[in-house]
Amino acid sequence: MNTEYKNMAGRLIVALDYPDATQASALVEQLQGIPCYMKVGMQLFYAAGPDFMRNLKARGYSVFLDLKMHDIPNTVKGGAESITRLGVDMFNVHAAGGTQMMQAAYEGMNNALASDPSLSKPIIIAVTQLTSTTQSVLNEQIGVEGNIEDAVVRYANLAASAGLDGVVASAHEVPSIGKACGRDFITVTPGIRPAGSHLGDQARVLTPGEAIEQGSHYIVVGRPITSASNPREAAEQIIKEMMNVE
Ligand SMILES: O=c1ccn([C@@H]2O[C@H](COP(=O)(O)O)[C@@H](O)[C@H]2O)c(=O)[nH]1
Repeated sequence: MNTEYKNMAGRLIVALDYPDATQASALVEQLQGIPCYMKVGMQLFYAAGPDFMRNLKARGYSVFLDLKMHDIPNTVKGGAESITRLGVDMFNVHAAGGTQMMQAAYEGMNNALASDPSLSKPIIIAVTQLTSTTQSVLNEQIGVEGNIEDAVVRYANLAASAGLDGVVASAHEVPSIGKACGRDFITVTPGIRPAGSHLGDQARVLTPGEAIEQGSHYIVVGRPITSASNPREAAEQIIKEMMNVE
């Protein structure tokens, strides 16, 4: 396996959005040997829980636990402590919870790290505006005025000032986030659709190659892989497209 392939595959986060461990494990089997990140979201975590996370870690995967915590600071602190104890590599909170809540996540993580030196520090990121949110939904339903990109950058600045490592945003907003928070501030971008694939409920979308071109550190891909007739081929095609970016 050459280094460029390994590096690019490590920037692909596969969303295991399945109702149970059996179906998720079947996909993991099909992708065996591809050194991608695996993402466990609410659907799978609520069904298969910590055991499934440990199983992924035992198989050698980097794991992103995508539970998007948004609660009072004390509760998020406790949640972050428990999540860190699972040994995950990345987890997230909603930036809309505010600075104190994001700092509480950091504190919870530090409590876990202090109590168990075998744990490594996970990346903590904040969700800015969901990639399914359109400009009109933001203004007319959520009640946030102004441009969606400005709202995303505002949240990114808030996350950076709270000491978090990065944000979840659409790849469209990555250059502006980089300008505001620095290029090392991690951008994790869902809303990725290979050319010609169904958008589904995603609104702010780019292709894998376009997202890498924009400077995304990680891209998140679910259905274009999980619903493909050959998921392994779909994942390999995405990595190839990522590698072809100059
Ligand atoms: O703004 C966000 C935050 C998280 N997600 C998650 O990413 C995947 C995307 O799945 P697709 O099937 O490729 O649409 C999914 O798990 C979401 O919960 C997001 O899409 N947007």
